[in-house]
Amino acid sequence: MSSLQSSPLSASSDADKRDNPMSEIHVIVGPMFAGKTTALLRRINSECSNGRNVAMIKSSKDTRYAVDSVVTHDGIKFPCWALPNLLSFKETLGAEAYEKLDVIGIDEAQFFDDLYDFCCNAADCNGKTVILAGLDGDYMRRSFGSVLDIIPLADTVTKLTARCELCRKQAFFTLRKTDETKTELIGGADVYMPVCRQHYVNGQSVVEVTRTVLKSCSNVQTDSCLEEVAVV
Ligand SMILES: Nc1ncnc2c1ncn2[C@@H]1O[C@H](COP(=O)(O)OP(=O)(O)O)[C@@H](O)[C@H]1O
Ligand SMILES: Cc1cn([C@H]2C[C@H](O)[C@@H](COP(=O)(O)O)O2)c(=O)[nH]c1=O
Repeated sequence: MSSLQSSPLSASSDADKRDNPMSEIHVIVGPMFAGKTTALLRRINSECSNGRNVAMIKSSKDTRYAVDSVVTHDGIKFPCWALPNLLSFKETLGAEAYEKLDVIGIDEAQFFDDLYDFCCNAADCNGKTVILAGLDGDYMRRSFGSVLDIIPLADTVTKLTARCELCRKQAFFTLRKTDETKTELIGGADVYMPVCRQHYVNGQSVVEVTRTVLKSCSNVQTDSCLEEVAVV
């Protein structure tokens, strides 16, 4: 399946595209399950319908639902390039195919360290429209990757919300349900849930208390093991 959605290709060069008023950057953010990928696919499909030549990229770190497709939590799919970084995209696609592209979609943008340089180059120098979706914040509500750095470059920024899993109000944040503390942890509803402010604060304290209790239990276990070892 090709990730380059073909449509009649224009013969325009990079120089023409630099002056192209269609060169834009659009950013879609929000917590998990907010519909970011759904919104991205809707916009990309609409660009395809308008005869524009599009390609979709996602991070190769996240292959939960498929290796070569962007997939929403509802199972809607779109073929993509799964890449470890963005600057390899032009080389992977080939210079000629890259030149013919009008629109580049990026999902899971928080996982790309080279997001800023890629977006600048694609929009400012190569005349592309870039539409990206990603988490603005991680499970601790810290800025995630370079997504927020793109805001000063962007034409539009859309912040979506999910439904709080505990009260069905608007959810702005993503709560991690496990005691894992590394920032990047691939997962879905098994590990994360979208929550409102009140349930984020309550939930986060529950997770922190659980973490402390588990830690002290494991210390007690280790101590008693050590005692046993000492006794033996
Ligand atoms: N708590 C929730 N709030 C909103 N949507 C949810 C929730 N749980 C599951 N979903 C489903 O997730 C879909 C959005 O999926 P997706 O576009 O992949 O989101 P995102 O990319 O933001 O994680 C919704 O259309 C809905 O069917
Ligand atoms: C909050 C948070 C999320 N992640 C991971 C979990 C998923 O694999 C993706 C987000 O997917 P979605 O399309 O937005 O549902 O990011 C993470 O690694 N660290 C976090 O703190």
